[in-house]
Amino acid sequence: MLTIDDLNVRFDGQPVLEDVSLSLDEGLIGCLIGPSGCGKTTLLRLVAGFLAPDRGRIALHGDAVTGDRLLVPAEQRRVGMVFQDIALFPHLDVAANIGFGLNRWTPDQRRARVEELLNLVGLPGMGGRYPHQLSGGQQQRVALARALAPKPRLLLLDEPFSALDAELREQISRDVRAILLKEGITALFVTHDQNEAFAIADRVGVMHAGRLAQWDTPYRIYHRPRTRFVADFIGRSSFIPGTVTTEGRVETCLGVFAGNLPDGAAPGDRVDVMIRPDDILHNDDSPRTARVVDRAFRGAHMLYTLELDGGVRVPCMAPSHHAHPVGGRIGIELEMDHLVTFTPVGPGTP
Ligand SMILES: Nc1ncnc2c1ncn2[C@@H]1O[C@H](COP(=O)(O)OP(=O)(O)OP(=O)(O)O)[C@@H](O)[C@H]1O
Repeated sequence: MLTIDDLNVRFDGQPVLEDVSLSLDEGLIGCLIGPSGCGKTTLLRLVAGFLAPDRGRIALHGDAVTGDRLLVPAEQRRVGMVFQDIALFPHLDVAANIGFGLNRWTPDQRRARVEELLNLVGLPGMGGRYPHQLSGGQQQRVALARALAPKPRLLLLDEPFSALDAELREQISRDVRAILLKEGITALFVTHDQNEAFAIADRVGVMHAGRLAQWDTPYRIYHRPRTRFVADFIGRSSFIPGTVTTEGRVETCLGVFAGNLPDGAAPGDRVDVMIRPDDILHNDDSPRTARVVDRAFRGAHMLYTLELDGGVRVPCMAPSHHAHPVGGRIGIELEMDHLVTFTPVGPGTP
């Protein structure tokens, strides 16, 4: 289990991480996602022990590794790392690469562990090959096997698949999830790719300007974003204006809905209601219509941009065999399981 408590880091006087806290239970996979420069790698480096925070604590399986005047050296943390640049030893074969960190094991133990890992990562019989004789995906599997070999308490992975093409990335992220679950490894990833985060993680952390905006299940990150930033950053969303009714519901141009309101919202207050492309259903029989202003073919689906009466634009995902032209009107209905609202952003609000 990984526990991070109130971490703060400054570089050259500038805050880079502020009040970051999270916990990841044993055997779970966490994933940090956020815009470039938001502090993801810095957080990983703190957990690895390459960096000391200005304030805050980190514990691994209940043992403090970073805290008040405590900094357990990286090599004593039993934390494995996999980086974007794979950095296998080119002059060592695959078996020697995987067994590299096992110098305290007997030769028999080492051979057995390497064999076990070659099978686990789907490269049986390839121990005698050299890195240049492997594909990018295979090299990444060897890097993973090498990091797993000494049975780390925690595995950190910094954009491990970003050099691979999109199709391979999706496949390997699913495989890696299966491998980590099989080994019972607790892991923390960094990625730019939200599909990858959703494919691999039990918990997703969305970071924004040095803060952890939300640490939650992938489902809640998508359907219950806690801040407007998370709503904007994850998936596609748009916002329609609404007004809080006396019954504590929200009246919009698409109907009246019940759900979570911003703290302190009172009847008559304006709110913004988050709309996801899957919240708006195309229905030819619906009396409510919207004008198609754009459409993008997505294979099985067509992603429409629709303009509602009043000029607000919303996304709508519909089966692609309903090909409605730009400029035409289509029937729509709103099917929202979760009403997510935010206080409207006024002029001058950051
Ligand atoms: N050693 C350092 N000295 C000074 N500033 C640093 C140092 N390392 C990182 N930074 C700054 O800290 C901020 C966070 O960097 P970090 O690498 O953690 O971001 P990131 O979210 O991983 O970004 P990316 O997605 O681009 O890799 C950035 O503004 C970066 O310029």
